[in-house]
Amino acid sequence: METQLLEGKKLAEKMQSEMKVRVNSLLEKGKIPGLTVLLVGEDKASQVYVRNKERQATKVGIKSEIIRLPETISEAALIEQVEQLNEDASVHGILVQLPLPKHINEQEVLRKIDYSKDVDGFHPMNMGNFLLGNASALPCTPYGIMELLKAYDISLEGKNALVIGRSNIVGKPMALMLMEKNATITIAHSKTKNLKELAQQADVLVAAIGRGHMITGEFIKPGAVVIDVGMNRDEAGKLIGDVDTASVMGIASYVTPVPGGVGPMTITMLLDQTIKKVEAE
Ligand SMILES: Nc1nc(=O)c2c([nH]1)NC[C@@H]1CN(c3ccc(C(=O)N[C@@H](CCC(=O)O)C(=O)O)cc3)C=[N+]21
Ligand SMILES: [Mg+2]
Repeated sequence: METQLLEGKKLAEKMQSEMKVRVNSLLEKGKIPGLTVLLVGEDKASQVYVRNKERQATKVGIKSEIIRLPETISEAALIEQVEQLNEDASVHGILVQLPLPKHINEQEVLRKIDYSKDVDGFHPMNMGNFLLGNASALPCTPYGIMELLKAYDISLEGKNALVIGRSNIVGKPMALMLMEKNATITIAHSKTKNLKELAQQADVLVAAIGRGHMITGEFIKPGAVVIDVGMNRDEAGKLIGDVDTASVMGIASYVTPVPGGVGPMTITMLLDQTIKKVEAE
């Protein structure tokens, strides 16, 4: 079987060029979408991600700002920053870059964001509404994956979908979105005993494990759609996914590359949700 790449980067570029048009029509009405990112500490990967977000936001016409805060900031002081942004009418989207330092309770900070400015979909109000089927903001990574599947006309109805990973930001919302499209979902995690067998039955496999190249061709049902959420570094510092892409070639029907697959879609959904906040005003 010939395996096709799901080219997230290309779709992201197309969607972002459509966003420029949307932002321009907002500008004509005197509205400038604003996105502010709070970045705590010096984590190298976070620095790169945040700079990427800012660059792409700026490219589509979103006014984007990064507030850099010291690793040692207290939870109370970080919450104070969040509350200031809640009050700032020029800020439509607030993103607190995760992970936060260990002494800070992430959930406590996220729940202090005005949920109407939560463009990550991580606020409990948005998570709850999403669970109930009327979301106003969605977690960007699974949302981007759904857009990618839609763009390639991949049907989910009646398919066996396996999500490996159960995080609040990827695994859990991913499973729910696949279920909404009438897939039969299974969620696997670090305590799952028969992972390979489950994987071999999956028509759609989403790998969000955090272990480089763990999913090889022998896990893959012939013709399966393979989505790689992994962002790992190999010994040489090169970005690699959870899926050993080369080894699933010829087995899967589709696979997302890393880089160039899920990552660019995540950022694009963040921009989309920021613009939507202003469009809805
Ligand atoms: N509040 C919050 N929201 C997030 O959405 C969030 C977060 N915290 N913390 C970290 C993760 C990670 N994340 C990525 C998004 C895009 C790429 C991306 O664009 N990756 C490129 C390659 C980048 C590279 O070369 O390093 C690609 O896959 O092609 C990566 C990682 C968002 N996250
Ligand atoms: Mg923490």
